[in-house]
Amino acid sequence: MKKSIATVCLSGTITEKLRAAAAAGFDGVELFEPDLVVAPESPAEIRDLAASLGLSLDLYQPFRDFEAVTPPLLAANLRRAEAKFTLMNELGIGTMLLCSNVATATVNDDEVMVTQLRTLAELAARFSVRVAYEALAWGTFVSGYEHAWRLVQAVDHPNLGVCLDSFHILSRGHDPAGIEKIPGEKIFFIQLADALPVTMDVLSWSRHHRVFPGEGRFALDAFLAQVLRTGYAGPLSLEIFNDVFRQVESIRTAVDAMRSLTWLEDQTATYLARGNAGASHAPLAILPRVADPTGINFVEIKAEDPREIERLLYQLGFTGHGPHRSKRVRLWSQGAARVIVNLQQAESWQPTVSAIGCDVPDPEVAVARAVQLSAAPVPRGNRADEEELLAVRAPDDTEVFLCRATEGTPRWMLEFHGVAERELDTQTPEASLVTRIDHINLAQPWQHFDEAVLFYSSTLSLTPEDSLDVAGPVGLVRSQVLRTTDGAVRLALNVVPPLTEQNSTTVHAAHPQHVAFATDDVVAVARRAATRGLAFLPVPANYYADIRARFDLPDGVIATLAELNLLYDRDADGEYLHFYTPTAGNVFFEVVERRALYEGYGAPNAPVRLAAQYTANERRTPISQGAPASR
Ligand SMILES: O=C(O)c1ccc(O)c(O)c1
Ligand SMILES: [Mg+2]
Repeated sequence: MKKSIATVCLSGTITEKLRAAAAAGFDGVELFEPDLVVAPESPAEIRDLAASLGLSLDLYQPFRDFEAVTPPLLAANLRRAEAKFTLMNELGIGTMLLCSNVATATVNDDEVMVTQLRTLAELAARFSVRVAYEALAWGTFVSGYEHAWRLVQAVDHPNLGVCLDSFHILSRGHDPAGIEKIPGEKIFFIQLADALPVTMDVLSWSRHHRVFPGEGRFALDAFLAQVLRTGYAGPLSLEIFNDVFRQVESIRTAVDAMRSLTWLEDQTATYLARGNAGASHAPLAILPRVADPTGINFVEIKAEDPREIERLLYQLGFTGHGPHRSKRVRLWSQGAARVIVNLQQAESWQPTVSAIGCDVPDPEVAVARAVQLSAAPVPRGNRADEEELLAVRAPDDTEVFLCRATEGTPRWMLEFHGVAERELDTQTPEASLVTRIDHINLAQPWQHFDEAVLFYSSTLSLTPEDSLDVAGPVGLVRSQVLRTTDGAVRLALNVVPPLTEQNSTTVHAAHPQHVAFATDDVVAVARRAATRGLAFLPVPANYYADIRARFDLPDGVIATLAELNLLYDRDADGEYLHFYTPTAGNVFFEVVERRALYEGYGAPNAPVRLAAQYTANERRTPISQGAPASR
């Protein structure tokens, strides 16, 4: 279907907004009046620029506070409307959005409103424009779409219809099922917005905290399915009032926006195919079908000086393998946990998680799907005798590889000298106390967090869990887990408070990423690490006193936890024991043991970690020299 975006979603001037919308692939825009009023360009110039960019101007908005007024006010409002209709003719815009009155409505009488709206529709007809009436959730007398539709129905004029905005309908908990009673041709416009559940007045929620579809929790597939059942064939348009998007580079937001609509069309097609809302003939973009990823194939850490990282890997029991045949990369593995240390083009790189590999049944299809979701493919120069690995770039610059899921040893490992299939399949039990990568935690710049959630959840088919805030010494850290249902792939995204001007641009330096390895015996991994000289992230005695108070654990268990700097959590499903390494550059490691059906991440312990890291950072000593033993 035709895709549009309201100019209010984007930062910059009207010309920058139009260029960004066109570059991201939109077909049209809703022209937000304030963007026009402040522009030096004439209406004709804006019309011509849009046309030259291949954009239609689909809606002029908003026209406010028209109906339910006294006669003198009505006369003034009609004069205002006439000026705007004249302007719309100059711009070549055929539809105007009219918001339900929130400010000047004093006559709470549907009959009066019907008469006044009919007068407006008759005026609009003289200018060959249409008026789309939208119930704002905080409208004085009209705040629900069913009420707006009753008025439009009573006016019964071809130039008056409704505008349905998912935010106003779903934020109030109104049932979108009633939409199917509206004939498609009387729905003049559809605005789509998502939001996270928050407790605040609906006006502030709407004006500051809308997000693109897929970045919140509204059931937009069900909403859009109802709309399409009516036969609506106009544009699907995004109208997102969001404080952050107003600050971010417009092209970036426009790409995020396009991804959200592509995702929503596909979700809605799936919803309709499940038979949830009857058949629809609307041409929805359908993405290639992919199964959930089945595991984390590898994580890559880029480092100019890999010594600290490699020492940590050795201390955790990883085996270092010989160099790669043709690339300056090294491989460390233990069980099915594989870490590639990449020295290529790593000049001035502090150790940083630069890539993650996910196992998928069909990499070609998964990449095609990601590219359709506006992801940029990562160009790769592979030798003919090397496994071709496909990747796309995430908003945080992480390269996401989509690897062919195989039983046992991935073929690419054989490109490392000294790695023989036989050797990998018969690792000693001692060497594989760590079994796999449990989760990867990536710090996100605050201004790209929603974008990252949509990117990872849509391209990798991961499901977002509820986010939570963790208190650290320099502010709250918002943490959001995205995962497969079976937990084979778990990504945690952290949005971190900007510390200083410098840290807000190089967020990783202040807020490291981490890779958590799974084991069935965290005590054994910790003891081995201790004998290999690991300097555990220290956990204070106060913590263990608190653990003793909260959990009825035997003294011996608490003594072991304290001895090895282990953290502990327990819920109704099971237990979680874990420890952390110091940070090397931007990366640290965690080792976790999940007992029974524990599904969390030790959230109650996160403040302990943040505080310990803060203190360690302050006391940070220079990198000690001396290469790690590799075997
Ligand atoms: O917040 C507002 O005023 C406003 C204006 C126009 C809209 O379409 C809308 O949904 C909200
Ligand atoms: Mg709206």
